[in-house]
Amino acid sequence: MKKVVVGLSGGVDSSTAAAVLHHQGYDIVGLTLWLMKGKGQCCSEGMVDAAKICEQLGVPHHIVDSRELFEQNIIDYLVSGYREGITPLPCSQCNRAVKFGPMINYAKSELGIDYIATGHYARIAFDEQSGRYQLLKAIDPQKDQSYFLYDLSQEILASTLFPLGETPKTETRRLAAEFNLTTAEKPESQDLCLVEAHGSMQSFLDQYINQKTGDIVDQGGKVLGQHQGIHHYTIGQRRGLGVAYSEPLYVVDLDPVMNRVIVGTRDSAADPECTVSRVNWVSIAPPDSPIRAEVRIRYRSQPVPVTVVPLPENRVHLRFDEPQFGVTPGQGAVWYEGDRLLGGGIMERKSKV
Ligand SMILES: Nc1ncnc2c1ncn2[C@@H]1O[C@H](COP(=O)(O)OP(=O)(O)OP(=O)(O)O)[C@@H](O)[C@H]1O
Repeated sequence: MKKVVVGLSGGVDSSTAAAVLHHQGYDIVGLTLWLMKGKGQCCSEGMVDAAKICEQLGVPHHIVDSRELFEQNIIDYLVSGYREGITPLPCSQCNRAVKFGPMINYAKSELGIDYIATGHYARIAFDEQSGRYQLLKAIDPQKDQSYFLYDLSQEILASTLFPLGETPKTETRRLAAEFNLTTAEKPESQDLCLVEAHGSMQSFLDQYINQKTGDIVDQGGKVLGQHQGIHHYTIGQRRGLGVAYSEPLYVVDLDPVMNRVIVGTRDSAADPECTVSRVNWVSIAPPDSPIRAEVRIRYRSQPVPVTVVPLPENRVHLRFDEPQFGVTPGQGAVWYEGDRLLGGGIMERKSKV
């Protein structure tokens, strides 16, 4: 009997992933990580729904209190990032440091099980020639979540199954109804788990960062307005600046030292290049010369052509074929060749004042 530990959030995707594996004859154990307090998944509500699914399937359910791990790896990372004027991407960090690694450790050491599965929409294949696990986009382009998985190591990919990678989302709903899962009608999570739990990113951050009024200035330093704290802004943001000007203005930089939000016109908000650090090469070994690829600089953005130039110390330089808007320090840049995710990392800050 093939054994696998399934990460259950209490949502429809992980419930269906568990039911599909169970139906295929796997011996499964449900595992829910308790990540935070608040409303929604990853909180007590998700644990209850996950327990109901395990009850329904007649399989064991484990809950691991991971609140401290989440606090150290995600809350602290977010709060210190926003304080410094960057917009951190918590999901890839959470996947690597809080979910996949610890779930595999728990499965192996506590349960003697070598594999985990999640309801992520992505695919894994092994390439005999290079001896590497390949991370591929999901079949359903609307649901593809590979962007958030770029930081998984080869060891993690070797121990992971994504049962929904070949399944369109509509089919997942149909399967959930067919298996009579109590989560079949559950609405999609619309946002970051932290945002769902706290209502908005702003109200979450306001618990940790004091509001501090400062100037909104143009790139020449001229004061155009006032803000209530730089952590309320994201580079590339256009709406909600509250500044009257002859043409649309964008946030082009955040200055934590002077507590200033720097705005500029559309031209100055586009970047022809950026540097990426903490790079993880996934489907290919780190190259020693530039490669061509298509890069995503946001989860939902269309991949655009780029030259990826390797640099020392796990960094790369990205040269976009066309200047890009919303090159946001702290967010992930993830590059692909067709369906294959080649690598990714975190975009660095570049001062524009
Ligand atoms: N707290 C958790 N404990 C265990 N596994 C989790 C947890 N949160 C998420 N996962 C796993 O990661 C996958 C992707 O999680 P994500 O938060 O992106 O939710 P999703 O795509 O809406 O999926 P779902 O419908 O299962 O919640 C889930 O399908 C699940 O397998």
